[in-house]
Amino acid sequence: MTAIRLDGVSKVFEGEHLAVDDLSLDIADGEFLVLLGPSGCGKTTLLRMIAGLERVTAGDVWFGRTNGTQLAPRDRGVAMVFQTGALYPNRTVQENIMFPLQIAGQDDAAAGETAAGLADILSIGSVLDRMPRTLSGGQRQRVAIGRALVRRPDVFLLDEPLSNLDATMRTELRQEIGAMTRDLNVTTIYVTHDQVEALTLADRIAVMRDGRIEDVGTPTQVYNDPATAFVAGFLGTPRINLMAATVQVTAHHRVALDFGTQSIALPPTDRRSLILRHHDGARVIVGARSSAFSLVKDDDPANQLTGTLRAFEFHGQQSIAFVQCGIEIVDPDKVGRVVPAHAQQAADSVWSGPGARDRTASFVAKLRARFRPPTPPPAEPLSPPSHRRADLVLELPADADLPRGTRVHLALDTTQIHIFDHTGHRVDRINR
Ligand SMILES: Nc1ncnc2c1ncn2[C@@H]1O[C@H](COP(=O)(O)OP(=O)(O)OP(=O)(O)O)[C@@H](O)[C@H]1O
Repeated sequence: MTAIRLDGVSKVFEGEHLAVDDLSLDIADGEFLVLLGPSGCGKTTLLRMIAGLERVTAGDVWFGRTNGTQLAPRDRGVAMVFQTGALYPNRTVQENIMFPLQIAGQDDAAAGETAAGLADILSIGSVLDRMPRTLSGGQRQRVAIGRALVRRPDVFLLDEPLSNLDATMRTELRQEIGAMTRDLNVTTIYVTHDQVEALTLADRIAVMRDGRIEDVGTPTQVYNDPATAFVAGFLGTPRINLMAATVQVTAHHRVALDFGTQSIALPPTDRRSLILRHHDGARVIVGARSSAFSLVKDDDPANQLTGTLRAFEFHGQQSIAFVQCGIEIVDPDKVGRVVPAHAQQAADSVWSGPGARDRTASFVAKLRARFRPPTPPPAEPLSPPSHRRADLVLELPADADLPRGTRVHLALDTTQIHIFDHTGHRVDRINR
């Protein structure tokens, strides 16, 4: 068990590729932290820097009170499990799990007993004498986890350990990993791009994009109160509806959100009106999950949007409807993205020699200044590629069964909406 502090950690790969960008984060002793983000956002690189398998270009990695930035992997008290746990092919399951104990000088009998006990917890007690090639993918991952945990590491790192397993096995092993790490109270960092794994396993989730953390909080915090439009779009199925709108302040300081051809009003009791009434005319993005909408009758006084049902999908428990309302829908992957993650220009040689560490720190700063402007971009309307006229996606009861082309009236529950500025950052956050 140990706390971890990442202090301004950056990684620049040769070729000026800024993979992790000045990232700071505290992970508490015994916490289960999930690093969540799309492919290529720097999750694995960050994990490998914590493990000591990748050199840090700038910044520090602390284990408790020890600055571990320069420590060799074996001196960090960490154990890591990869996508496909690499096992020793010529050793049995038991021999694989007990091997780290033997290396540490424990006698064979005691090491074998510990390994067998751990194998029982991991539900592989019945295959102790089998060779890795005869195991299923799920069993192999269990052996890899057993071998990583057998020496009781201070820090347990897992890099997409379930990605090669089928759905049933994934759910089963996911629950076991959650239970086991909590029983052992080991500080755990778990990398995934699967939001279900993140939401179900994490004490806290750090959502990464382009080498940075966009939001960090408990699963309910990042889901219900996302910091950015990207985070809102990354979590939740169906994806949140992000609608381009203009703030309109009407008589008596009432605030409405104008979607072009239609608009909705915030009730005067909504505390966010107090913030938005100072932003008359501002372009914003309104985020509403599919569950924030409900079908209403034409004459219902609720805040209404009207559209045409374009498609209707039966999903078992509920149905998903696609409704054309003539509203501009914003793509969460594009909004707020200021930087190409890949800065493909020739690097001067800053990788070795005396003083390399200081030079690389200032090199990272220069690189960032070049690709991430220090001041936010001017308050322009949303850039065209990030939005287009598309459908609103909403959930309906499974038996709703409406014919295509039906004119529908949708009430929008404004207590469930989030409002972002044109760069994708929340403007209506009261506090977290
Ligand atoms: N050894 C390397 N040399 C150059 N670039 C690298 C190297 N390793 C990773 N990268 C790049 O750094 C960026 C971050 O990669 P990383 O593997 O950390 O992302 P990730 O979020 O873990 O993605 P995935 O989920 O696909 O594994 C990517 O653009 C990747 O191509």
